[in-house]
Amino acid sequence: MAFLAIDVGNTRLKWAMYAQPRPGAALLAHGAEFLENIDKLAEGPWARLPQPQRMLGCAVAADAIKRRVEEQMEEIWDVPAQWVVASAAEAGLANRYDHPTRLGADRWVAMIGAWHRMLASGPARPMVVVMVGTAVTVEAVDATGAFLGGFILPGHGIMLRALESGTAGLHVPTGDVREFPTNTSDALTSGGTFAIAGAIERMVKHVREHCGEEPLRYMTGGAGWKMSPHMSMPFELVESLIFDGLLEIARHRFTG
Ligand SMILES: Nc1ncnc2c1ncn2[C@@H]1O[C@H](COP(=O)(O)OP(=O)(O)O)[C@@H](O)[C@H]1O
Ligand SMILES: CC(C)(COP(=O)(O)O)[C@@H](O)C(=O)NCCC(=O)O
Ligand SMILES: [K+]
Repeated sequence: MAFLAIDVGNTRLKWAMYAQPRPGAALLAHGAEFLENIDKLAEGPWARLPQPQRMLGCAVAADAIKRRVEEQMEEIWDVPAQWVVASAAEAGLANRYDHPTRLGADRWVAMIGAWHRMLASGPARPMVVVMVGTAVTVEAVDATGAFLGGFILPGHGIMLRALESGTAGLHVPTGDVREFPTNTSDALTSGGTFAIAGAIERMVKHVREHCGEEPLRYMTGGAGWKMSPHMSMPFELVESLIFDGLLEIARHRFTG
């Protein structure tokens, strides 16, 4: 029973086809497309895949984008599109957001993936789950599985574009991350990186003080590999956190 998992962010669509809708299932194929290229999925990377019997996705891009993804599926397959909406509780997690359904589905699914990854290797502990994509999100989860709350920050690209468009003298190429930057490129690149690192480390402190225990630290997202070397405390980089969460939810929904 092939299972298609899809994560539609504000920059790219990521997809993965699994042999079964459950954690640990064999990965048959996977890929990523910038949103401007998603109308070619059916005739391109999806053309030679097996027909999935189930699909589950999370999408935070505009509804029109979600519709275009559904059209690509309809072109070649007969499978209902199911999109995750954050809820008050799912797969062991409780959601303390003021309005639980307003939490980004990608954030909710990544936390579910992280929670089950932790439980697979040891006892429950508090966690900080970071996603570095178009935006950066920094989530706090306690050892009972309660999502306490999280930060949303601009990602690297948005920070740079904001500075470029709001100033006259900051149109420069990408630089390197330096402790003491001595040119504009390095100053911008380092400023963005350490702004994100600082917010993340602050959340680790909040969780440590609130829960009285050192949190486990997970990082994911397309730009996670850029951030993780610059953290003053190590984060486990897990590229598949959203897919792990979708597999976990799929197990509950599709295999009872
Ligand atoms: N090879 C790459 N392709 C696409 N994005 C990349 C790549 N390397 C790093 N990035 C960064 O990852 C971000 C996209 O990450 P992603 O997790 O796909 O975002 P989103 O989920 O918001 O669409 C881009 O903003 C970019 O900064
Ligand atoms: C915070 C986000 C923009 C992150 O999007 P991404 O960087 O993954 O494209 C997305 O999760 C979102 O639109 N959330 C809804 C608002 C909220 O979570 O409070
Ligand atoms: K995302």
